[in-house]
Amino acid sequence: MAADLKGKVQTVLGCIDPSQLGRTLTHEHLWCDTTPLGMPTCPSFLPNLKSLPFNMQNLGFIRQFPYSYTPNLTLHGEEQHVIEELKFFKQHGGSSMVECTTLGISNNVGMLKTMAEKTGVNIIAGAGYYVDSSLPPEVHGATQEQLVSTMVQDITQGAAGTSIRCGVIGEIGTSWPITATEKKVLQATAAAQTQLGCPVIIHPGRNKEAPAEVIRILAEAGGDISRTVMSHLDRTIYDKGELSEFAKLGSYLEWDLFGIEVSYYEQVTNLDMPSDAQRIQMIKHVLDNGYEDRVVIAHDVHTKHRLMHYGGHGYSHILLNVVPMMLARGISQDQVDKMLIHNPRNWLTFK
Ligand SMILES: CC(=O)NCCS(=O)(=O)O
Repeated sequence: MAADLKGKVQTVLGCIDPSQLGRTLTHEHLWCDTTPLGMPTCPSFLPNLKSLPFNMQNLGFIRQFPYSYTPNLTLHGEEQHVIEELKFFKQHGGSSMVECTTLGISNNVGMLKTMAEKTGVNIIAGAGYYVDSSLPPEVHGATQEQLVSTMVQDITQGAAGTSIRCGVIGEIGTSWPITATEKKVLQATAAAQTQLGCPVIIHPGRNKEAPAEVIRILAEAGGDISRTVMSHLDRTIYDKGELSEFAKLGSYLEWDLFGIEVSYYEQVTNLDMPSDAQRIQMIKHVLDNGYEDRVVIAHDVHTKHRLMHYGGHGYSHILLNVVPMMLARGISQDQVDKMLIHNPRNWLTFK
């Protein structure tokens, strides 16, 4: 356990008392390049989508096929817009964000530090590794001990040769089926978590069996499941009974694709991307079943078209639009505060 971190939350500007977190989005990206999520072919009626300008005329196509449009897949160069949107988030009652960009989708803690300094938003950076197909050969060839050592260093000394420290491990990327490298990374994550008492966040593969299989691997390796967030449940578990079964395993349950309102899901075209209304129904189900201390929420902005500058909902959509929808659908203010303040705070505090 890292004695100097115990009882604190570690942001890119240093440690803070957990009470300073305020309203916290637990899964966002401010600086990333998600080219690994790109789809190799455009739909046949749009042969030139990859070379179209990003303008109003094309926004409908880009929203429908966000991963076919290569320029959409990077937030690099968007820092001024992101900074404006972080200020807007703060003006509307937001306070903190977990920035989950890990190795494989171009993380940059220096940029996160600049953004935190310019906006006053607490940014908690993620250490670790994204999905197998995005990783460089060194990670495939590394031993588990080497991966543990890098993640521990990122949290205790500083990441990428800087003195800027991460405050969470993840998002740790997994595919379906889970690959050998991803299993090694999960086992290393559990070992690093045991040493540090730190929070962990997981990106599961796109299959309803994936979240439970990840939890099994982490638990077998000694990980603390009660301090682990399972992301992207929106597009992973669709059945309320199966969700109740998964909730019993004890992780935090995260719906983090709020703001995506296109049901066509380019990554897996026979799965429907739910609407915000459907996300809220699933959340209400787990709240009604006694899991109000386990739910966290976010937007997982990772493409240009979801920034306000490009006609998207931005990082403030939950505060501005989703919370009122929740209250109108029987979720209490106390439960909203748990999802946005108390649960993120408990998760992010080092033990
Ligand atoms: C950055 C990232 O991996 N987001 C999740 C996208 S997905 O379509 O829900 O897998």
